[in-house]
Amino acid sequence: MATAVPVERDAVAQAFPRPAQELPLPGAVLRRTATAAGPPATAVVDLLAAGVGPARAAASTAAALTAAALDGGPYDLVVSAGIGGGFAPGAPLGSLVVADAITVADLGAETADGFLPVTELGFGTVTHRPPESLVRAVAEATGARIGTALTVSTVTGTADRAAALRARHPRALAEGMEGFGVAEAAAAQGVPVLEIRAISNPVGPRDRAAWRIGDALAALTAAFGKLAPALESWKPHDQ
Ligand SMILES: O=C(O)c1cccc(C(=O)CC[C@H]2O[C@@H](n3cnc4c(=O)[nH]cnc43)[C@H](O)[C@@H]2O)c1
Repeated sequence: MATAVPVERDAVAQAFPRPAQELPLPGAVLRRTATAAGPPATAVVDLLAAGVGPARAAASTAAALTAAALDGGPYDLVVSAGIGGGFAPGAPLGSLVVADAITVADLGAETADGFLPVTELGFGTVTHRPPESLVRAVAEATGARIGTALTVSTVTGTADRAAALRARHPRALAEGMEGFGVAEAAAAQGVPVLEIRAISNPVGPRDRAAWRIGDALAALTAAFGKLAPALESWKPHDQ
């Protein structure tokens, strides 16, 4: 489970009552815990404060994935989780979004005719798709709304930018800064990925007074409390 900052990691950790063990890695520190159910359903859960932004999140997630694989216990799933901006009216403050598409919104080239995604320049990828069955199970368990989660390197701060993103990505519900980086790291090692965002602020004109970070962190804790059974029962071949 990769969040950006420790306060998000700790909000997720509250949903896992077992004490966490700290595991330092080169470039990252894991907190290892487990789901509450007893054996055989218990699942090991590694929590990682992976850093802010797609590059740092990708680097930390790659370190954790590589360490797990070399240790003989590769991950079945990587989850990118945190607070995020919400596109109105689909994703109001305090709501939860689970991504069926994790899309990088600003990786490409600006041209006189508008933005060209990197795929139209002939390389890379701009979208990762989480397993459909898992997205549905998480939405059913938590009440999360299903849609595209955009990853940006610059937080949207104007109505014009929000409108441009909405025009290019009509299914966008959430905006964050890490999901695509985490997904790239997971995809490089063939591991499925999920992104869950609790909405702390609207995507649009900058208004720090409108942030509801406490409510979003509480929504994150509540979501992870409800989705442990969905994660435990999901098998990678259910995709
Ligand atoms: O200074 C601002 O106007 C501003 C507005 C929203 C978020 C920030 C951050 O520095 C938080 C970045 C952090 O939180 C996630 N996050 C939360 N809301 C958003 C958003 O609207 N757009 C993108 N990222 C958001 C993000 O994943 C980072 O981890 C500053």
